Amino acid sequence: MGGTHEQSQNFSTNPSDYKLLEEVGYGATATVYRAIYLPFNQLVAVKCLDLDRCDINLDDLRREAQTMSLVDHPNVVKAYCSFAVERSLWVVMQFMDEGSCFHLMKTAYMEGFEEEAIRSILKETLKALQYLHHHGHIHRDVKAGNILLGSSGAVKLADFGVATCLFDAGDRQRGRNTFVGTPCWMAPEVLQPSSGYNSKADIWSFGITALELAHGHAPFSKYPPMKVLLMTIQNAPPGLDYDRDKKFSKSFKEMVAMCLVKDQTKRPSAEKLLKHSFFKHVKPPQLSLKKLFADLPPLWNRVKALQLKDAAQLAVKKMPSAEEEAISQSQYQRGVSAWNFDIDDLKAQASLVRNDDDIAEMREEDENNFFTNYKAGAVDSQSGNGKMNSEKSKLNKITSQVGAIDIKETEQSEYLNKNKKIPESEIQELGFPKNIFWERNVSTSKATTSNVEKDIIMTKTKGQMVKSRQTHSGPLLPVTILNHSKLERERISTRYFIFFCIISCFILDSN
Ligand SMILES: Nc1ncnc2c1ncn2[C@@H]1O[C@H](COP(=O)(O)OP(=O)(O)OP(=O)(O)O)[C@@H](O)[C@H]1O
Repeated sequence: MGGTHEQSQNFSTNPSDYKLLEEVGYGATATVYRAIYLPFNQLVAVKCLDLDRCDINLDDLRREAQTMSLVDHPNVVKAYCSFAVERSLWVVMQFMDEGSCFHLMKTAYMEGFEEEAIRSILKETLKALQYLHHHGHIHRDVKAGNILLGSSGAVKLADFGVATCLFDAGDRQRGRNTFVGTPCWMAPEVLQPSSGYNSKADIWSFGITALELAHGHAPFSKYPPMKVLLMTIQNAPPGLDYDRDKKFSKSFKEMVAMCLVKDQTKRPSAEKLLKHSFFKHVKPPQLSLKKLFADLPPLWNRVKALQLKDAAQLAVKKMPSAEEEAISQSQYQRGVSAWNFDIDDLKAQASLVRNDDDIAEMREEDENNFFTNYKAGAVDSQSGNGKMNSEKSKLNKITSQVGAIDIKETEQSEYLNKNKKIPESEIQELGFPKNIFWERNVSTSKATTSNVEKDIIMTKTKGQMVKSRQTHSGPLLPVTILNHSKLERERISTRYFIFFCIISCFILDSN
Protein backbone atom coordinates (compact mmCIF):
# COMPACT_ATOMS: atom_id res chain seq x y z
CA MET A 1 0.00 0.00 0.00
CA GLY A 2 2.42 2.62 -1.05
CA GLY A 3 6.00 3.58 -0.39
CA THR A 4 7.88 3.90 2.85
CA HIS A 5 7.65 7.27 4.52
CA GLU A 6 8.82 6.49 8.01
CA GLN A 7 11.30 4.25 9.67
CA SER A 8 10.19 0.74 8.96
CA GLN A 9 12.61 -1.51 10.81
CA ASN A 10 11.21 -4.54 12.47
CA PHE A 11 10.06 -3.78 15.95
CA SER A 12 10.21 -6.59 18.44
CA THR A 13 7.19 -7.92 20.28
CA ASN A 14 9.02 -8.22 23.57
CA PRO A 15 7.50 -5.76 26.06
CA SER A 16 10.80 -5.38 27.91
CA ASP A 17 12.21 -3.73 24.77
CA TYR A 18 9.85 -0.84 25.39
CA LYS A 19 10.30 1.65 28.19
CA LEU A 20 6.97 3.29 28.90
CA LEU A 21 7.31 6.95 29.83
CA GLU A 22 4.46 9.36 30.44
CA GLU A 23 0.79 8.86 29.66
CA VAL A 24 -0.04 10.98 26.63
CA GLY A 25 -3.62 10.06 25.92
CA TYR A 26 -6.56 7.97 26.96
CA GLY A 27 -9.79 6.97 25.33
CA ALA A 28 -12.67 4.70 26.13
CA THR A 29 -10.64 1.53 25.84
CA ALA A 30 -7.02 2.48 25.79
CA THR A 31 -4.24 4.39 27.46
CA VAL A 32 -1.47 5.72 25.26
CA TYR A 33 2.10 6.17 26.48
CA ARG A 34 5.11 7.92 25.10
CA ALA A 35 7.74 5.21 25.08
CA ILE A 36 11.25 4.41 23.96
CA TYR A 37 11.97 1.41 21.82
CA LEU A 38 15.27 0.52 23.46
CA PRO A 39 17.00 -1.42 20.64
CA PHE A 40 16.74 1.62 18.31
CA ASN A 41 16.58 4.26 21.04
CA GLN A 42 13.54 5.55 19.17
CA LEU A 43 10.52 7.38 20.55
CA VAL A 44 7.25 5.58 19.85
CA ALA A 45 3.69 5.62 21.16
CA VAL A 46 2.40 2.47 22.83
CA LYS A 47 -1.35 2.17 22.93
CA CYS A 48 -2.33 -0.24 25.68
CA LEU A 49 -5.79 -1.62 25.08
CA ASP A 50 -7.33 -3.05 28.17
CA LEU A 51 -8.77 -6.36 27.04
CA ASP A 52 -10.80 -6.73 30.23
CA ARG A 53 -12.65 -3.58 29.33
CA CYS A 54 -13.15 -4.74 25.76
CA ASP A 55 -13.65 -8.45 26.13
CA ILE A 56 -12.59 -8.91 22.57
CA ASN A 57 -11.34 -11.66 20.40
CA LEU A 58 -7.58 -11.30 20.12
CA ASP A 59 -7.42 -12.68 16.62
CA ASP A 60 -9.92 -10.12 15.38
CA LEU A 61 -7.99 -7.39 17.06
CA ARG A 62 -4.66 -8.52 15.68
CA ARG A 63 -6.12 -8.70 12.19
CA GLU A 64 -7.14 -5.08 12.48
CA ALA A 65 -3.76 -4.07 13.85
CA GLN A 66 -2.12 -5.83 10.93
CA THR A 67 -4.15 -3.66 8.59
CA MET A 68 -2.77 -0.58 10.29
CA SER A 69 0.75 -1.82 9.64
CA LEU A 70 0.03 -2.08 5.91
CA VAL A 71 -1.20 1.45 5.62
CA ASP A 72 1.62 3.69 4.54
CA HIS A 73 0.87 7.33 3.94
CA PRO A 74 2.32 10.52 5.44
CA ASN A 75 -1.11 11.48 6.80
CA VAL A 76 -1.94 8.14 8.40
CA VAL A 77 -0.37 7.09 11.70
CA LYS A 78 1.86 4.10 11.12
CA ALA A 79 1.53 1.09 13.40
CA TYR A 80 4.72 -0.93 13.79
CA CYS A 81 3.58 -4.03 15.61
CA SER A 82 1.18 -5.32 18.22
CA PHE A 83 1.30 -8.00 20.89
CA ALA A 84 -0.54 -9.08 23.99
CA VAL A 85 0.83 -8.48 27.44
CA GLU A 86 -1.25 -10.28 30.03
CA ARG A 87 -4.74 -8.76 29.76
CA SER A 88 -3.79 -5.91 27.50
CA LEU A 89 -2.85 -5.53 23.88
CA TRP A 90 -0.02 -3.20 23.03
CA VAL A 91 -0.03 -1.45 19.67
CA VAL A 92 3.29 0.23 18.91
CA MET A 93 2.99 3.22 16.60
CA GLN A 94 4.49 6.51 15.56
CA PHE A 95 4.56 9.00 18.37
CA MET A 96 2.74 12.25 17.61
CA ASP A 97 4.10 14.68 20.15
CA GLU A 98 1.19 17.14 20.24
CA GLY A 99 -1.55 14.54 20.67
CA SER A 100 -5.03 14.76 19.19
CA CYS A 101 -6.95 17.83 18.04
CA PHE A 102 -9.61 16.83 20.57
CA HIS A 103 -7.23 16.99 23.52
CA LEU A 104 -5.67 20.19 22.23
CA MET A 105 -9.08 21.84 22.05
CA LYS A 106 -10.00 20.64 25.53
CA THR A 107 -6.78 22.06 26.87
CA ALA A 108 -6.47 25.40 25.19
CA TYR A 109 -9.00 25.96 22.41
CA MET A 110 -12.35 25.21 23.94
CA GLU A 111 -14.16 27.30 21.35
CA GLY A 112 -12.34 25.71 18.45
CA PHE A 113 -9.49 26.75 16.18
CA GLU A 114 -9.05 29.63 13.78
CA GLU A 115 -9.92 28.99 10.15
CA GLU A 116 -6.32 28.95 8.97
CA ALA A 117 -5.44 26.08 11.31
CA ILE A 118 -8.67 24.24 10.50
CA ARG A 119 -7.93 24.48 6.80
CA SER A 120 -4.53 22.85 7.22
CA ILE A 121 -5.81 20.12 9.54
CA LEU A 122 -8.72 19.30 7.26
CA LYS A 123 -6.65 19.27 4.09
CA GLU A 124 -4.13 16.81 5.53
CA THR A 125 -6.96 14.66 6.90
CA LEU A 126 -8.63 14.68 3.52
CA LYS A 127 -5.44 13.45 1.89
CA ALA A 128 -5.48 10.52 4.32
CA LEU A 129 -9.10 9.78 3.43
CA GLN A 130 -8.39 10.02 -0.27
CA TYR A 131 -5.63 7.44 0.17
CA LEU A 132 -7.77 5.10 2.29
CA HIS A 133 -10.77 5.34 -0.02
CA HIS A 134 -8.57 4.81 -3.04
CA HIS A 135 -7.48 1.53 -1.46
CA GLY A 136 -11.05 0.51 -0.79
CA HIS A 137 -11.17 1.26 2.92
CA ILE A 138 -13.63 3.20 5.03
CA HIS A 139 -12.11 4.74 8.13
CA ARG A 140 -15.44 4.90 10.03
CA ASP A 141 -14.11 6.89 12.94
CA VAL A 142 -13.17 10.29 11.59
CA LYS A 143 -13.28 12.80 14.45
CA ALA A 144 -11.00 15.33 16.14
CA GLY A 145 -9.94 12.70 18.70
CA ASN A 146 -8.42 10.66 15.91
CA ILE A 147 -6.55 13.47 14.18
CA LEU A 148 -3.07 13.60 15.68
CA LEU A 149 -0.62 16.48 15.48
CA GLY A 150 3.14 16.73 15.58
CA SER A 151 5.12 19.75 16.74
CA SER A 152 6.61 20.10 13.26
CA GLY A 153 3.09 20.60 11.89
CA ALA A 154 2.42 17.00 10.85
CA VAL A 155 -1.23 15.93 10.76
CA LYS A 156 -2.10 12.22 10.78
CA LEU A 157 -5.29 10.25 10.97
CA ALA A 158 -5.21 7.53 13.62
CA ASP A 159 -7.24 4.63 14.94
CA PHE A 160 -7.75 3.06 11.58
CA GLY A 161 -9.02 -0.46 12.00
CA VAL A 162 -8.30 -1.20 15.63
CA ALA A 163 -11.19 0.77 16.99
CA THR A 164 -13.57 -0.84 14.55
CA CYS A 165 -12.70 -4.29 15.71
CA LEU A 166 -12.78 -3.34 19.34
CA PHE A 167 -16.20 -1.91 19.23
CA ASP A 168 -17.62 -4.71 17.19
CA ALA A 169 -16.46 -7.44 19.42
CA GLY A 170 -16.32 -5.63 22.71
CA ASP A 171 -19.27 -3.47 23.45
CA ARG A 172 -21.99 -5.71 22.25
CA GLN A 173 -20.84 -8.49 24.48
CA ARG A 174 -20.57 -6.36 27.54
CA GLY A 175 -24.17 -5.26 27.58
CA ARG A 176 -25.48 -2.44 29.72
CA ASN A 177 -23.39 0.02 31.66
CA THR A 178 -20.61 -0.25 29.21
CA PHE A 179 -19.41 2.30 26.70
CA VAL A 180 -21.67 3.32 23.90
CA GLY A 181 -20.83 5.44 20.91
CA THR A 182 -22.69 8.67 20.60
CA PRO A 183 -23.49 8.99 16.96
CA CYS A 184 -22.52 12.64 16.58
CA TRP A 185 -20.29 11.90 13.62
CA MET A 186 -22.52 9.29 12.03
CA ALA A 187 -23.97 9.69 8.55
CA PRO A 188 -27.75 9.33 8.18
CA GLU A 189 -27.45 6.40 5.76
CA VAL A 190 -25.70 4.36 8.41
CA LEU A 191 -29.09 4.28 10.12
CA GLN A 192 -30.97 3.18 7.02
CA PRO A 193 -30.53 -0.57 6.78
CA SER A 194 -31.85 -0.73 3.25
CA SER A 195 -29.45 1.76 1.75
CA GLY A 196 -26.04 0.60 2.93
CA TYR A 197 -23.11 2.91 3.24
CA ASN A 198 -19.76 3.44 1.63
CA SER A 199 -16.79 5.76 1.80
CA LYS A 200 -19.14 8.75 1.48
CA ALA A 201 -20.06 8.13 5.10
CA ASP A 202 -16.51 9.20 5.99
CA ILE A 203 -17.18 12.45 4.12
CA TRP A 204 -20.16 13.13 6.40
CA SER A 205 -18.00 12.44 9.46
CA PHE A 206 -15.37 14.71 7.95
CA GLY A 207 -17.96 17.51 7.71
CA ILE A 208 -18.97 16.95 11.33
CA THR A 209 -15.29 17.01 12.30
CA ALA A 210 -14.95 20.36 10.50
CA LEU A 211 -17.73 21.73 12.73
CA GLU A 212 -16.09 20.16 15.77
CA LEU A 213 -12.82 21.94 14.98
CA ALA A 214 -14.66 25.20 14.36
CA HIS A 215 -16.72 25.17 17.56
CA GLY A 216 -14.73 23.01 19.96
CA HIS A 217 -17.40 20.32 20.02
CA ALA A 218 -19.44 18.27 17.59
CA PRO A 219 -23.01 19.30 16.79
CA PHE A 220 -25.66 17.66 19.01
CA SER A 221 -22.93 16.55 21.42
CA LYS A 222 -24.94 17.68 24.44
CA TYR A 223 -27.73 15.21 23.72
CA PRO A 224 -27.96 11.53 24.65
CA PRO A 225 -27.14 9.09 21.83
CA MET A 226 -30.71 8.19 20.97
CA LYS A 227 -31.65 11.82 20.59
CA VAL A 228 -28.65 12.34 18.33
CA LEU A 229 -29.79 9.44 16.18
CA LEU A 230 -33.22 10.97 15.80
CA MET A 231 -31.89 14.44 15.15
CA THR A 232 -29.49 13.15 12.52
CA ILE A 233 -32.39 11.61 10.65
CA GLN A 234 -35.12 14.19 11.28
CA ASN A 235 -33.33 17.52 11.35
CA ALA A 236 -31.75 19.49 8.58
CA PRO A 237 -28.04 18.74 8.44
CA PRO A 238 -25.94 20.82 10.82
CA GLY A 239 -23.68 23.45 9.31
CA LEU A 240 -21.87 26.70 9.88
CA ASP A 241 -24.38 29.37 10.72
CA TYR A 242 -24.52 32.64 8.84
CA ASP A 243 -24.87 34.75 11.99
CA ARG A 244 -23.12 32.76 14.66
CA ASP A 245 -20.16 31.84 12.47
CA LYS A 246 -19.46 35.21 10.91
CA LYS A 247 -15.74 34.79 11.45
CA PHE A 248 -15.57 31.89 9.00
CA SER A 249 -15.26 32.33 5.24
CA LYS A 250 -17.94 31.60 2.68
CA SER A 251 -15.84 28.88 1.09
CA PHE A 252 -15.45 27.10 4.44
CA LYS A 253 -19.22 27.19 4.95
CA GLU A 254 -19.78 25.90 1.44
CA MET A 255 -17.29 23.09 1.84
CA VAL A 256 -18.93 21.92 5.08
CA ALA A 257 -22.37 22.11 3.48
CA MET A 258 -21.18 19.90 0.61
CA CYS A 259 -20.06 17.21 3.07
CA LEU A 260 -23.22 17.33 5.15
CA VAL A 261 -25.73 16.46 2.47
CA LYS A 262 -28.07 13.70 3.58
CA ASP A 263 -28.13 12.02 0.19
CA GLN A 264 -24.79 10.25 0.13
CA THR A 265 -24.71 10.15 -3.67
CA LYS A 266 -24.63 13.96 -3.67
CA ARG A 267 -21.62 14.16 -1.39
CA PRO A 268 -18.27 14.72 -3.09
CA SER A 269 -15.47 12.18 -2.93
CA ALA A 270 -12.37 13.04 -0.92
CA GLU A 271 -10.54 13.56 -4.20
CA LYS A 272 -13.11 16.05 -5.45
CA LEU A 273 -13.32 17.83 -2.12
CA LEU A 274 -9.58 18.40 -2.16
CA LYS A 275 -10.11 20.55 -5.25
CA HIS A 276 -12.59 22.81 -3.46
CA SER A 277 -11.60 26.48 -3.29
CA PHE A 278 -11.42 26.26 0.53
CA PHE A 279 -8.28 24.15 0.19
CA LYS A 280 -6.71 26.19 -2.61
CA HIS A 281 -4.62 28.72 -0.74
CA VAL A 282 -3.67 26.73 2.26
CA LYS A 283 -0.45 27.54 4.08
CA PRO A 284 1.92 24.65 4.73
CA PRO A 285 0.93 23.03 8.05
CA GLN A 286 4.37 23.85 9.42
CA LEU A 287 3.40 27.53 9.27
CA SER A 288 -0.24 27.40 10.26
CA LEU A 289 -0.12 24.78 13.02
CA LYS A 290 3.13 25.26 14.89
CA LYS A 291 1.89 28.35 16.64
CA LEU A 292 -1.00 26.40 18.15
CA PHE A 293 1.39 24.72 20.55
CA ALA A 294 3.72 27.66 21.07
CA ASP A 295 2.92 28.48 24.68
CA LEU A 296 1.71 25.14 25.87
CA PRO A 297 3.40 22.77 28.30
CA PRO A 298 4.44 19.32 27.05
CA LEU A 299 1.71 16.95 25.95
CA TRP A 300 1.94 14.69 29.00
CA ASN A 301 1.46 17.63 31.38
CA ARG A 302 -1.56 18.71 29.39
CA VAL A 303 -3.03 15.25 29.56
CA LYS A 304 -2.37 15.05 33.28
CA ALA A 305 -4.04 18.41 33.81
CA LEU A 306 -7.07 17.21 31.87
CA GLN A 307 -7.26 14.19 34.12
CA LEU A 308 -7.11 16.37 37.21
CA LYS A 309 -9.87 18.51 35.81
CA ASP A 310 -11.99 15.44 35.15
CA ALA A 311 -11.34 14.13 38.62
CA ALA A 312 -12.35 17.47 40.12
CA GLN A 313 -15.54 17.53 38.12
CA LEU A 314 -16.46 14.02 39.09
CA ALA A 315 -15.81 14.93 42.71
CA VAL A 316 -18.22 17.84 42.44
CA LYS A 317 -20.77 15.50 41.00
CA LYS A 318 -20.91 13.12 43.89
CA MET A 319 -24.52 12.27 43.50
CA PRO A 320 -26.54 9.29 42.34
CA SER A 321 -26.06 10.17 38.69
CA ALA A 322 -22.28 10.50 38.91
CA GLU A 323 -21.85 7.11 37.34
CA GLU A 324 -24.18 8.09 34.53
CA GLU A 325 -22.17 11.22 33.99
CA ALA A 326 -18.98 9.26 33.73
CA ILE A 327 -20.57 7.01 31.17
CA SER A 328 -21.96 9.96 29.29
CA GLN A 329 -18.57 11.61 29.16
CA SER A 330 -17.05 8.43 27.95
CA GLN A 331 -19.73 8.16 25.32
CA TYR A 332 -18.87 11.54 23.95
CA GLN A 333 -15.18 10.86 24.05
CA ARG A 334 -15.65 7.65 22.24
CA GLY A 335 -17.78 9.10 19.53
CA VAL A 336 -19.41 7.18 16.81
CA SER A 337 -16.44 4.88 16.64
CA ALA A 338 -17.20 2.25 14.08
CA TRP A 339 -20.89 2.95 14.26
CA ASN A 340 -21.93 0.27 16.60
CA PHE A 341 -24.30 0.62 19.46
CA ASP A 342 -25.11 -1.00 22.71
CA ILE A 343 -28.60 -2.27 22.20
CA ASP A 344 -29.69 -2.32 25.84
CA ASP A 345 -28.51 1.20 26.38
CA LEU A 346 -30.26 2.36 23.26
CA LYS A 347 -33.49 0.81 24.47
CA ALA A 348 -33.12 2.64 27.76
CA GLN A 349 -32.24 5.86 26.03
CA ALA A 350 -35.18 5.53 23.67
CA SER A 351 -37.47 5.67 26.69
CA LEU A 352 -35.81 8.92 27.72
CA VAL A 353 -36.11 10.68 24.42
CA ARG A 354 -39.14 12.74 25.38
CA ASN A 355 -37.45 14.18 28.43
CA ASP A 356 -33.95 14.68 27.28
CA ASP A 357 -34.34 18.37 26.63
CA ASP A 358 -34.85 18.72 30.35
CA ILE A 359 -31.86 16.55 30.98
CA ALA A 360 -29.76 18.60 28.63
CA GLU A 361 -31.00 21.78 30.29
CA MET A 362 -30.16 20.49 33.74
CA ARG A 363 -26.73 19.40 32.58
CA GLU A 364 -26.14 22.78 31.04
CA GLU A 365 -26.95 24.53 34.28
CA ASP A 366 -24.96 22.04 36.21
CA GLU A 367 -21.96 22.61 34.00
CA ASN A 368 -22.33 26.34 34.21
CA ASN A 369 -22.40 25.99 37.93
CA PHE A 370 -19.29 23.94 38.01
CA PHE A 371 -17.36 26.51 36.09
CA THR A 372 -18.91 29.35 38.01
CA ASN A 373 -17.91 27.94 41.31
CA TYR A 374 -14.71 26.32 40.29
CA LYS A 375 -13.48 29.48 38.71
CA ALA A 376 -14.59 31.28 41.83
CA GLY A 377 -17.09 33.71 40.42
CA ALA A 378 -15.21 34.72 37.29
CA VAL A 379 -17.86 33.27 35.00
CA ASP A 380 -21.15 34.02 36.63
CA SER A 381 -21.75 37.58 35.60
CA GLN A 382 -25.34 37.50 36.78
CA SER A 383 -24.73 36.64 40.36
CA GLY A 384 -21.59 38.67 40.81
CA ASN A 385 -20.68 37.14 44.12
CA GLY A 386 -20.79 33.60 42.81
CA LYS A 387 -24.07 32.75 44.55
CA MET A 388 -26.81 31.15 42.59
CA ASN A 389 -29.80 33.09 41.41
CA SER A 390 -33.37 31.90 41.24
CA GLU A 391 -33.09 30.83 37.62
CA LYS A 392 -30.73 28.16 38.80
CA SER A 393 -33.12 26.54 41.19
CA LYS A 394 -32.70 23.12 39.64
CA LEU A 395 -29.05 23.53 40.07
CA ASN A 396 -29.47 24.43 43.70
CA LYS A 397 -31.15 21.11 44.14
CA ILE A 398 -28.22 19.35 42.59
CA THR A 399 -25.64 21.25 44.56
CA SER A 400 -27.45 20.63 47.81
CA GLN A 401 -27.04 16.94 47.12
CA VAL A 402 -23.43 17.38 46.27
CA GLY A 403 -22.63 19.47 49.29
CA ALA A 404 -21.10 22.91 49.51
CA ILE A 405 -19.36 23.66 46.26
CA ASP A 406 -19.66 27.42 46.28
CA ILE A 407 -15.96 27.87 46.61
CA LYS A 408 -14.12 31.12 46.94
CA GLU A 409 -11.00 31.58 44.91
CA THR A 410 -8.72 30.98 47.87
CA GLU A 411 -10.54 27.79 48.66
CA GLN A 412 -10.26 26.30 45.21
CA SER A 413 -7.17 24.19 45.70
CA GLU A 414 -8.21 23.31 49.23
CA TYR A 415 -11.46 22.02 47.86
CA LEU A 416 -9.65 19.92 45.30
CA ASN A 417 -7.33 18.54 47.92
CA LYS A 418 -10.14 17.73 50.28
CA ASN A 419 -12.23 15.94 47.73
CA LYS A 420 -9.77 14.19 45.48
CA LYS A 421 -6.52 14.43 47.39
CA ILE A 422 -4.81 16.13 44.48
CA PRO A 423 -1.84 18.06 45.77
CA GLU A 424 -1.90 21.71 44.81
CA SER A 425 1.76 21.46 43.87
CA GLU A 426 0.84 18.84 41.30
CA ILE A 427 -1.53 21.23 39.59
CA GLN A 428 0.98 24.07 39.60
CA GLU A 429 3.86 21.90 38.45
CA LEU A 430 2.09 21.22 35.19
CA GLY A 431 3.25 24.60 33.98
CA PHE A 432 -0.02 26.03 32.75
CA PRO A 433 -0.78 29.68 32.56
CA LYS A 434 -3.26 30.45 35.33
CA ASN A 435 -6.63 28.86 34.67
CA ILE A 436 -5.74 27.84 31.16
CA PHE A 437 -8.79 25.64 30.82
CA TRP A 438 -11.13 28.46 31.45
CA GLU A 439 -9.32 31.33 29.79
CA ARG A 440 -11.17 30.96 26.53
CA ASN A 441 -14.40 30.08 28.24
CA VAL A 442 -15.11 33.14 30.34
CA SER A 443 -18.36 34.80 29.33
CA THR A 444 -18.88 32.41 26.48
CA SER A 445 -22.34 31.59 25.26
CA LYS A 446 -24.40 29.06 27.12
CA ALA A 447 -24.13 26.69 24.19
CA THR A 448 -20.37 26.65 24.42
CA THR A 449 -20.15 26.06 28.13
CA SER A 450 -22.79 23.41 27.96
CA ASN A 451 -20.62 21.20 25.86
CA VAL A 452 -17.56 21.44 27.97
CA GLU A 453 -18.46 18.68 30.30
CA LYS A 454 -19.53 16.32 27.56
CA ASP A 455 -16.15 16.77 26.02
CA ILE A 456 -14.33 15.80 29.11
CA ILE A 457 -12.66 12.48 29.16
CA MET A 458 -13.18 9.94 31.85
CA THR A 459 -10.29 9.65 34.17
CA LYS A 460 -8.63 6.31 33.91
CA THR A 461 -6.26 4.56 36.19
CA LYS A 462 -2.83 3.91 34.92
CA GLY A 463 -2.36 0.88 37.09
CA GLN A 464 -4.40 -1.29 34.78
CA MET A 465 -1.52 -1.84 32.44
CA VAL A 466 0.88 -4.51 33.55
CA LYS A 467 4.34 -4.67 32.15
CA SER A 468 5.09 -8.28 32.72
CA ARG A 469 4.65 -11.70 31.22
CA GLN A 470 4.04 -11.78 27.52
CA THR A 471 1.32 -14.28 26.82
CA HIS A 472 0.67 -13.95 23.15
CA SER A 473 2.67 -12.19 20.56
CA GLY A 474 3.62 -12.07 16.95
CA PRO A 475 4.68 -9.72 14.22
CA LEU A 476 2.05 -8.09 12.09
CA LEU A 477 1.27 -10.10 9.02
CA PRO A 478 -0.28 -8.93 5.79
CA VAL A 479 -3.98 -9.68 5.70
CA THR A 480 -6.93 -8.16 4.01
CA ILE A 481 -8.76 -5.45 5.87
CA LEU A 482 -12.31 -5.87 4.78
CA ASN A 483 -12.69 -9.37 6.07
CA HIS A 484 -15.38 -8.81 8.68
CA SER A 485 -18.10 -11.10 7.51
CA LYS A 486 -19.29 -12.12 10.99
CA LEU A 487 -18.81 -8.66 12.35
CA GLU A 488 -20.58 -7.15 9.39
CA ARG A 489 -23.53 -9.45 9.88
CA GLU A 490 -23.78 -8.39 13.52
CA ARG A 491 -23.48 -4.79 12.51
CA ILE A 492 -26.26 -5.08 9.99
CA SER A 493 -28.60 -6.68 12.50
CA THR A 494 -27.72 -3.97 15.00
CA ARG A 495 -28.60 -1.36 12.43
CA TYR A 496 -31.94 -3.01 11.82
CA PHE A 497 -32.60 -2.91 15.52
CA ILE A 498 -31.74 0.77 15.71
CA PHE A 499 -34.00 1.42 12.79
CA PHE A 500 -36.79 -0.39 14.60
CA CYS A 501 -36.18 1.72 17.74
CA ILE A 502 -36.34 4.88 15.71
CA ILE A 503 -39.57 3.91 14.04
CA SER A 504 -41.01 3.11 17.48
CA CYS A 505 -39.96 6.53 18.72
CA PHE A 506 -41.61 8.20 15.76
CA ILE A 507 -44.83 6.37 16.53
CA LEU A 508 -44.62 7.24 20.23
CA ASP A 509 -43.89 10.85 19.40
CA SER A 510 -46.79 11.14 17.01
CA ASN A 511 -49.13 9.73 19.66
N1 LIG B 1 0.39 7.78 18.22
C1 LIG B 1 0.01 8.64 19.16
N2 LIG B 1 0.84 9.63 19.55
C2 LIG B 1 0.44 10.52 20.51
N3 LIG B 1 -0.76 10.51 21.12
C3 LIG B 1 -1.62 9.55 20.76
C4 LIG B 1 -1.29 8.57 19.77
N4 LIG B 1 -2.35 7.75 19.63
C5 LIG B 1 -3.30 8.20 20.46
N5 LIG B 1 -2.87 9.28 21.16
C6 LIG B 1 -3.63 10.03 22.16
O1 LIG B 1 -4.39 9.13 22.94
C7 LIG B 1 -5.78 9.45 22.84
C8 LIG B 1 -6.58 8.19 22.93
O2 LIG B 1 -6.18 7.31 21.90
P1 LIG B 1 -7.24 6.46 21.11
O3 LIG B 1 -8.26 7.38 20.50
O4 LIG B 1 -6.52 5.60 20.16
O5 LIG B 1 -7.86 5.61 22.28
P2 LIG B 1 -9.24 4.90 22.26
O6 LIG B 1 -9.50 4.25 23.57
O7 LIG B 1 -9.30 4.07 21.02
O8 LIG B 1 -10.17 6.17 22.12
P3 LIG B 1 -11.61 6.24 21.56
O9 LIG B 1 -12.19 4.93 21.86
O10 LIG B 1 -12.21 7.34 22.34
O11 LIG B 1 -11.46 6.56 20.09
C9 LIG B 1 -5.91 10.20 21.52
O12 LIG B 1 -7.05 11.04 21.52
C10 LIG B 1 -4.62 10.98 21.47
O13 LIG B 1 -4.72 12.17 22.22
